[in-house]
Amino acid sequence: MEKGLLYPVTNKFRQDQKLDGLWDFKFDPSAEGEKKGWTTGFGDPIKMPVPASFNDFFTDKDSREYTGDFWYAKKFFVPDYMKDKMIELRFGAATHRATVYVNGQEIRSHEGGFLPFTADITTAIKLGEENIVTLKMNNELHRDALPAGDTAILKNGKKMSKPFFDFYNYSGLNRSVHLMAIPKENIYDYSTTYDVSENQATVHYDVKATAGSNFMVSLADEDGQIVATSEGQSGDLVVENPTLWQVRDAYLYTIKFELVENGQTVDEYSDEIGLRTIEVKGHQILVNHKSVYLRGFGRHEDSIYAGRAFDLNVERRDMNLMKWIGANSFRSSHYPYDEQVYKFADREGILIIDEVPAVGFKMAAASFLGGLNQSFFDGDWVDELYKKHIDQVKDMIQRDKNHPSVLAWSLCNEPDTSTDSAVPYFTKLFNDSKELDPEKRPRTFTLNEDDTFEASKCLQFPDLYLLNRYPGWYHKWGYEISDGEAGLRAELDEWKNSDIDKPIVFSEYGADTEPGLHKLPSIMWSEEYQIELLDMFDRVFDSYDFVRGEQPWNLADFQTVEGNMRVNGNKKGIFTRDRQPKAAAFFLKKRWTSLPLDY
Ligand SMILES: CCCN1C[C@@H](O)[C@H](O)[C@@H](C(=O)O)C1
Repeated sequence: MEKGLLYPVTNKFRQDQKLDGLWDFKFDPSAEGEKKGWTTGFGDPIKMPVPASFNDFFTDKDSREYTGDFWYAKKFFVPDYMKDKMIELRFGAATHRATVYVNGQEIRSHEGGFLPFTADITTAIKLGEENIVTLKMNNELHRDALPAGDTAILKNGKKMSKPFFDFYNYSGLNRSVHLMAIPKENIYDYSTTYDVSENQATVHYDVKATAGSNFMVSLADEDGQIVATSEGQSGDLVVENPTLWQVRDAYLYTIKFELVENGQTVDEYSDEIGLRTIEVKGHQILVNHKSVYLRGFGRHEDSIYAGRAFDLNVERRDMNLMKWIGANSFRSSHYPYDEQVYKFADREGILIIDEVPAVGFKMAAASFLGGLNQSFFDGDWVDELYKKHIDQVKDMIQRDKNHPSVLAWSLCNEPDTSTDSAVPYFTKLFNDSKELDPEKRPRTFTLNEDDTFEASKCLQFPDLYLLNRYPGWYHKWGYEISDGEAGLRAELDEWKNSDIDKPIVFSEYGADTEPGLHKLPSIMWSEEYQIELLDMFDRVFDSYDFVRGEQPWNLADFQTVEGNMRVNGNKKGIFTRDRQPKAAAFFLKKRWTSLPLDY
């Protein structure tokens, strides 16, 4: 678990410099980079954009599909005036694992390709001179790592990723790298919880520093007016007549922490927060004590050219598409997204189900994936897997806990929950994650088609249920969709007649749709069929009051592995991969903009 994951800022005491741009890049198929001295740089490099996945830049298949070790290198300068600071490098995402060297000195390693980590390089850098950072990275998939998969060795000796999941194994430095100069005694974490009412809100804060416990704390409104102050390592900021953070009507205050030593401020950290509460009560999801009906999407960080890289332009477009269509939420399927996505959602009043990359923990649902034909949790890899799983749950919550947009934590996507061996795994996971979020937001995981009300042995764990259901596509498809509807209703009747008293959100449903394919009457893959399927699901949702959300799969088309069930990727998008609407977008817009917020 990382000690602190505060987002980098520049202020009187801190400096943040992004090292984005072209880095030196080189494949290392024989894994001999260290032996060849690449820790201090290497010759004949490929100039590689950062942040970006390396895959789609190449014109040859061996490079696009490359699996194994690869290296990045970048020279950087640290001016003399930083001599009294702690110098750190912060990597937003190195997918899937990395070892960091500075001037040839090994600094640290990190496992997990969707969460940040920092490297303290204070003793490795040369002040007033040029330095070099190199990373040895690796993108192999394994059953004891997140996301789960295998790495095959082909007869020609080349390695090949075999994901147990349906998104392309885009790899590289997918998010920005920051060079940070911060005080040697510094603020490294904070958390907030809230009590809100019509005319008063209280922010309960807790702040952590490497030394000292003397803090000045203030809260300012959007006009910069101080509305509350406090002091000490923990305390309350009471706001009279607050403007609460509401769904699709956001308001952000700025909280500021000052670390004070001998009457002098020695460090400062400010962040934007939203005054709101999240609760699950019976079948209801409540924001500020008011029921909310989720409408939105499963998404992917995915776009042409840069693959899984965070792209501010794409995110701006996606947020506008979600506002246009009347969405109020999304799931960060199937991994935590770049922090800037959560900042966008904070500002737009959009709720996020934040998901850790625990995906592929079951016989892959789609036959073209290289999944397993046994219970995933019977494997001899489970102990090692669990260590990485809980570590990434801790880092996800540590990183994202202060965002008002975060509604819930998805601790797994479609795990195998219908076998006895799943129960001890999830018992431990839910026990070990219980205290991680100061706000105690709901924890959940998505339930696959096989993990029905009848079959799943793990329904006791989630605080709300996320159902992934594909009648009309993976079964009972085409003209048989009426049987699909009947089956869906039969399952929901079981939920209805049970004593389960928790909300159900449909977190996946949909149909692959080729944009521009029209057929009257409809046929699968046509835009008409996608609407027919969505309309069927909406009829069912509207028949059960404990269905408290609908998030069709997916916001946009996205890249997957090659396969006889994929036409250059997954086409279940409501929008195309270049973010243009299919007919279904107008169908959903009509439905979602006519629903009241708390429908
Ligand atoms: C049936 C498996 C659930 N779901 C996972 C998601 O990652 C896939 O893209 C989606 C699909 O196959 O379209 C199915």
